[in-house]
Amino acid sequence: MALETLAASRCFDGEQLRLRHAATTVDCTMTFSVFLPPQARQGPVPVLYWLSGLTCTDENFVTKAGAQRYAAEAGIALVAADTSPRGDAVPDDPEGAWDFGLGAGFYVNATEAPWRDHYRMYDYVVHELPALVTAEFPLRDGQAAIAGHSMGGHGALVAGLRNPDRYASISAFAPISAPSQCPWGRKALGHYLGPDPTRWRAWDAEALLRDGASARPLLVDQGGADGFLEEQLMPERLAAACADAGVEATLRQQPGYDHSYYFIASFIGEHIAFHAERLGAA
Ligand SMILES: N[C@@H](CCC(=O)N[C@@H](CSC=O)C(=O)NCC(=O)O)C(=O)O
Repeated sequence: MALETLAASRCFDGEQLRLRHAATTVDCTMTFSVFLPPQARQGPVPVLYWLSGLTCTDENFVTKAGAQRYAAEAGIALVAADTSPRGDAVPDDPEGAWDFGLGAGFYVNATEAPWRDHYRMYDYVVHELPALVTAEFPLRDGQAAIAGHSMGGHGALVAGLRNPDRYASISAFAPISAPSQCPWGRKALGHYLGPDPTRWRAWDAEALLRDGASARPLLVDQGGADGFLEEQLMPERLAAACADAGVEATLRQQPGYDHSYYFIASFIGEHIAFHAERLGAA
């Protein structure tokens, strides 16, 4: 299947696209979204990759975050990925739970059966999708940043910490900061990577920082009224790991904000400005 355009709409004088393709890393058909700012009509622009959280598709960010206005002003393209492989052949949580399987790929490369055939979301979002969009759209090669929310915040932190050469900057909203330590992460990493926690370290932001990963400029916002804060997100572990590793990071708590896209919409402009400065955007 070639790249197929499912939808195209003018948006803030740019273009919001939804596309579908046959993805090789995850061995299934994948859907993703691209926003091209008006500046892309004049030539290649930098790009911000967005990774969403549990239960999301590429559409949650596109329809709820209100990011296009800021991306159009900054001259940055947005690429929003899906959160897992999809299709009838892709195994799901046996109990149909929403925190694992479909919609919950955790942006890792699974090593265990039956997950390893499709659940290779790290390779998909770090390698395959960027290669595809850079070939198909006016994006500046080598000028990329990455951001995400919750499970996608974990994905952005891990992708960014593992690939300082690929991403100029990293940001996250309410990321799962230490997946090896929380119920969502333990369940997912245990299934995708097997029960040995030492094999989870390469997929855990706190552990990567403690193991010496070189960091890029980092901005994290955490809502103070987030119902998942203490049990699942553990921002204090990220803060301690950054401090102990001597990594400069802007880690903010925003009082009164919950885990929703209302929180993301409230601060996405600041995140895009943060990335625009590091990307040297228009
Ligand atoms: N369906 C669940 C709630 C799931 C949820 O809150 N998902 C978040 C991400 S959580 C961490 O990765 C999300 O972004 N949801 C989509 C949205 O548009 O808000 C439940 O029933 O509790």
